[in-house]
Amino acid sequence: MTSKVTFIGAGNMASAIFGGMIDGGYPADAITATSPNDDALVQLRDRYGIHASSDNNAAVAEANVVVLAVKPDIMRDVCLDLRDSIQARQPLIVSVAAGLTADTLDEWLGGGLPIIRCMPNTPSLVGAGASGLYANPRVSDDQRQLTTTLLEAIGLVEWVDDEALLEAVTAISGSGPAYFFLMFEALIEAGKQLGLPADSAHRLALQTGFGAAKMAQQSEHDPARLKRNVMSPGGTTERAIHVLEDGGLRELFENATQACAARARELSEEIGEKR
Ligand SMILES: NC(=O)C1=CN([C@@H]2O[C@H](COP(=O)(O)OP(=O)(O)OC[C@H]3O[C@@H](n4cnc5c(N)ncnc54)[C@H](OP(=O)(O)O)[C@@H]3O)[C@@H](O)[C@H]2O)C=CC1
Ligand SMILES: O=C(O)[C@@H]1CCC=N1
Repeated sequence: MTSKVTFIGAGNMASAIFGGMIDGGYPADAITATSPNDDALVQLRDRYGIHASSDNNAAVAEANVVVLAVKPDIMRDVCLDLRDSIQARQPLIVSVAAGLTADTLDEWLGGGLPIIRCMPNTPSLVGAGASGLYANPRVSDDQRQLTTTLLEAIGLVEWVDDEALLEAVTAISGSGPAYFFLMFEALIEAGKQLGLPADSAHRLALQTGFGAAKMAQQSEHDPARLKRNVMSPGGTTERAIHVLEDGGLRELFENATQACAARARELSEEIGEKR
């Protein structure tokens, strides 16, 4: 039987997930999403053909899976309001909110629930996302499998056994798209400085990033070997790579990801203190 999935909040992340599910053949009739905004409700019905409601409690009444997809700062109020309905139903809870631990969500929802935390990223909006997932001990193997299937609709899924590792996932893939966008900005600017028209530099830089990622995914060789393959001895790439290595690019990435993971921990603690 198809699981009924309800999304609380129908913004960027939620619409990426249910949009991907529908594109992958999941029946729209088994999906409900909620929004406080009347125009958004009309759009959800017209564009996706899913059920739409402004009543969070009514929307979870028959759900097997409830995806919490509102911003972290309003999550506490949303969960407290849903507590009785969730306890009556005991569905699988999947949260995409950054920084809120499974224990915190469980406490707000009344306790004893199977909870999966997910850290997605924005390329999910184009079906090329990467999500890190953690399940608390109450989640069954079937629920893990179901969640893998749902989230594979928007890209790659990686499970972690230790919830704290979601901070590392945030540092690599959650925030990671921004590192590559920065690299594109820098390459485009460099191309312009070397005399290329801006639109040519833009197209060449983006296609090169796309091609390198696609090649690395499809190749039997690791990125270090693929890099060496581009570096003809005494050639042009070797010069450029030496400049990047001597300039400390590896250390910069190490420091940046450490700072990111530390901030993820801090945010989690800040939210915890406000409880
Ligand atoms: N953006 C990113 O890169 C990432 C985001 N996330 C997480 O995803 C979650 C959602 O983020 P995102 O999709 O970007 O945010 P959005 O603002 O796009 O979506 C949140 C939605 O929740 C709706 N909403 C507000 N109040 C309620 C309510 N009481 N009941 C139901 N819906 C409500 C909002 O409606 P309205 O706008 O009308 O108020 C809005 O459409 C966040 O918790 C964030 O931490 C996780 C990883 C990466
Ligand atoms: O920057 C942030 O805090 C969020 C979490 C991951 C991506 N964006």
